[in-house]
Amino acid sequence: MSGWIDISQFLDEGVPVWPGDTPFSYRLTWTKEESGSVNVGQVAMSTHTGTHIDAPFHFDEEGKRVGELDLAVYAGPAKVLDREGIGWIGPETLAGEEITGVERILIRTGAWKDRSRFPKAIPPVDPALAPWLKQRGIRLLGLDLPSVDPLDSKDLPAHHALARHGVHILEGVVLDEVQAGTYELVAFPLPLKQADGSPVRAALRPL
Ligand SMILES: Nc1ccccc1C(=O)C[C@H](N)C(=O)O
Ligand SMILES: [Zn+2]
Ligand SMILES: [Zn+2]
Repeated sequence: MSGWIDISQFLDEGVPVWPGDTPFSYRLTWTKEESGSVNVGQVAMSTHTGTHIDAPFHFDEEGKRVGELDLAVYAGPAKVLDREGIGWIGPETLAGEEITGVERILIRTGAWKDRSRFPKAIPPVDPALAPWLKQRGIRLLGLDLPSVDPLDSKDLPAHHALARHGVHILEGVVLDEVQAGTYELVAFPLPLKQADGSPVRAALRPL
């Protein structure tokens, strides 16, 4: 194969969405038969569907929108850590890990088992992780979960702490088949200029 490991959730009607949020849909506006030349589709979805990034505007009125984000954050060397079964993601649960020399880390918690449904609970990120990551030069945190905060959180302390420390958020990556190690990551957002988030096609290639 190409050497690239796709770590994206496929986007189709089966992709689970945040409770109450816009369901994913793809349909043809015109079939080839109707148009006489081509199939032309249309898509409706929440910006936080499947594998996606959060722009700071998602949780901060003054925060950057997708179109203002630095693309350099979303491509380059990344370390995948395997933390199957952890109850929360914090400095203690990442201790002992050598994460120098990369600006991106992806953590496999294995907590989202049935990917056809939205999870009921997830291991949250301890806001104290944000300065810990900043100190180590990390600019992107990716998780195999739909949020970095508890699902019922309204004040989103981890989202805010990460943003304050310059750590960008990638949610919903699929790491089921990925071994811990160092990879090249690509996870560019779509050029949705004003958006609060964007689906990404995320992929890893062993380094
Ligand atoms: N889609 C939503 C609808 C309503 C309330 C929250 C969300 C979220 O997506 C929050 C989640 N922490 C996220 O960044 O993806
Ligand atoms: Zn999101
Ligand atoms: Zn989020």
